[in-house]
Amino acid sequence: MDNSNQKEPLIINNFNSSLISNIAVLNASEPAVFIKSGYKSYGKYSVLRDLNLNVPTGAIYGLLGPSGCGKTTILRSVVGRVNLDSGLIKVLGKEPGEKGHGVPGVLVGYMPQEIALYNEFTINETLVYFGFLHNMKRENVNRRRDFLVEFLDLPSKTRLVKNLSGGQKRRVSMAIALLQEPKLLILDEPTVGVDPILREKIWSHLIDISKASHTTIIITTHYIEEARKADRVGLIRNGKILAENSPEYLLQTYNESSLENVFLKLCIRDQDTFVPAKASNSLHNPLYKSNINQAEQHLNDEIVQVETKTASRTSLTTRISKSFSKTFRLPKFNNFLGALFKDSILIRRNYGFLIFQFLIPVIQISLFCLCIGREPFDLKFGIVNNETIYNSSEQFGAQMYIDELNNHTFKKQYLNWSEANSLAKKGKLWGFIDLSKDFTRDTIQKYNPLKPENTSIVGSNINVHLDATNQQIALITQARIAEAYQSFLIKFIPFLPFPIDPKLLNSPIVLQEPIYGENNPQFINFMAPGIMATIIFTLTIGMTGLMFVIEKKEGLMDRSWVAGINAVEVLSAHIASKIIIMTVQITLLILISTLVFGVNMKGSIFVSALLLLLQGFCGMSFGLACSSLAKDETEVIQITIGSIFPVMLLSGILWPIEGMPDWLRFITNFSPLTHSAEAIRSVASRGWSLGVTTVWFGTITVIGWSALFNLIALLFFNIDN
Ligand SMILES: Nc1ncnc2c1ncn2[C@@H]1O[C@H](COP(=O)(O)OP(=O)(O)OP(=O)(O)O)[C@@H](O)[C@H]1O
Repeated sequence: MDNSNQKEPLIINNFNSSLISNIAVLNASEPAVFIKSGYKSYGKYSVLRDLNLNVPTGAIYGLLGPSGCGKTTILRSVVGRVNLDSGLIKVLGKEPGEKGHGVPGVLVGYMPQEIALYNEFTINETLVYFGFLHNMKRENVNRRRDFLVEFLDLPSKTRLVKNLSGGQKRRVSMAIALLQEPKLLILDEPTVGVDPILREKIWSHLIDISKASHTTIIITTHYIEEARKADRVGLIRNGKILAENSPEYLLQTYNESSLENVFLKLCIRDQDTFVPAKASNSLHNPLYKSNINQAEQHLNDEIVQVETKTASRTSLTTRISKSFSKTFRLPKFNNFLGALFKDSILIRRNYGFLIFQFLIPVIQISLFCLCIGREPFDLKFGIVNNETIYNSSEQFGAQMYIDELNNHTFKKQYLNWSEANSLAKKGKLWGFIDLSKDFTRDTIQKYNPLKPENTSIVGSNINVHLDATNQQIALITQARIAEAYQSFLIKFIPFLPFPIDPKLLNSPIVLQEPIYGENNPQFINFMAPGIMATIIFTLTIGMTGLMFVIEKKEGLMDRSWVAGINAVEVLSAHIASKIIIMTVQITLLILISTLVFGVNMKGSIFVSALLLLLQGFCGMSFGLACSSLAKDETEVIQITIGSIFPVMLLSGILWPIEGMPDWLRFITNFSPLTHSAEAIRSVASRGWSLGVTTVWFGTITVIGWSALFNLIALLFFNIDN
């Protein structure tokens, strides 16, 4: 870049006689903002087309045009929130977002069109938050706050934003933009909802700061006539500048008394014949031309160099790599503190949210332990005892067996065969057993070592007729019926008319002390660790995803981004502020499941808690990634609901992975809960420590997943625009 004429002064506006005293003596070689051949499309819709914009340093520049013509898009590209598809853009000497540049950051004050304020903050807290992001000393923030509250006619600094009127909110929004006395001020419709007296005051302040401290101001307004106070206006239509000059010059040239009429004339001309944007600047005014030409001349070298670069659309990979280079700077402590300050206020002001956050895991784990894994009982079951028909003292065996059937499991109903069959068919019984009229006699014969050959012992059978539609109930029923027979035999043997060693009747299968777990394994011990991981994972997704998407939707995130914060700082503060909430949630989950419901915790409670904490971070990262991809709460909820159930199913939380087809087992490796849930289960049920492969591998995978989700979030927060 040729710097030889950098010190040469340039008076940019010789025509604005009423404002001549307000116009800064500008450095001709350094326009504050220039855009050359800027193109921007949203999908197929082209918003900016060959846009050329030149904002001299220290000038007030009014960007005028109808709704939807691309004004906000231009402002957002100036503050670094929109990447042009192609074209050259320089703001305060560098490309927005370039490493080490203060745009976005302290050099730019941005007032977006939407209110973009934290409703739960007071006016003071709002300014303190942005003070943190601009690394301002607290005395400085207080000094500016007192000035701005007075100047913008704001109510008490302790008033909550949510209790302010629409106009007051817009003025707080403007106070944020003015807070750090930036070099460049970007104001998108700052005077909407402001009364005429205050509007006058705001304009005179803008003129003052542009004059006194060479602040460059770009302003959009719907009140076209108020733009007469600007040093330079750009009339824009359909993403193109129709004319760019001082208001007086445009009025004189087009021989009109109002800018509105000038704009109309230009629009008609634009419709009739295509007039390139630059044509309006060459409207034969030699003085203006000479001033502006100096600035443009200086840019030409640079533009020529970049034109080859910008001739075609910037490729997606270039945009992604740009996004990464913007994102990956060392985190700044002041930004982290600012985000922490914001999060802690939001938590403090939302007691309902806190109670909800603690109540939900308590309810979920309690419901899980009460509803899942418990043995079914009071099952309506029919008993058909044909032996009773004879009512003989030798026919006691059937009743003896029936008495051994667990009264907790079965609600017995004595019926005849056809009644039992009919009730079972109507779904009023889970099944029935029928015992023959010869049950005692045939059972004796069954165990008689000297029984004659061809003796029929069919009558010793217990015939079971089940409604086997419910697998768990059918399995439990079968198991209890078999158990009852074992205990029946022990009682029946003394009544046999021949000696028999009872040990011979024992099952040869002997369950030794299990290596891990109990001989009577509880399903709850299998599921509880995975359920705890799922609860913490889903809670943190919701907590993070919804919070950030709302911030994004309401323009709060954009605003903080423009103030210089990045995703790493936002997320680390979010984690720091939520770690206490997560710790309480995890403590509640572990205490309730183990102490109240007796879920196994054989290994270290701290390792389990650590794994659950990591699962929480993973959920936060996933939530952040969701909010970077989603446009609003509905989309976040859709992504969350759409992903949680498959993740749960694929993670072997509801049913062992060993039951899945081989190809699906492989896929389970790619679910963020699979290995961490197995690790927690191994700690809780087997007592394993972090040194065992399953546990450390689970720990590493959950960290890996968190890193991946964060990467997605970092990328999409930067390129979503
Ligand atoms: N993220 C986006 N995705 C798709 N289209 C968008 C997006 N942002 C803006 N647009 C479209 O781009 C066009 C220009 O929008 P922009 O907000 O820049 O206009 P504007 O001149 O500021 O309008 P207004 O004065 O009403 O604020 C509009 O048609 C708008 O619908």
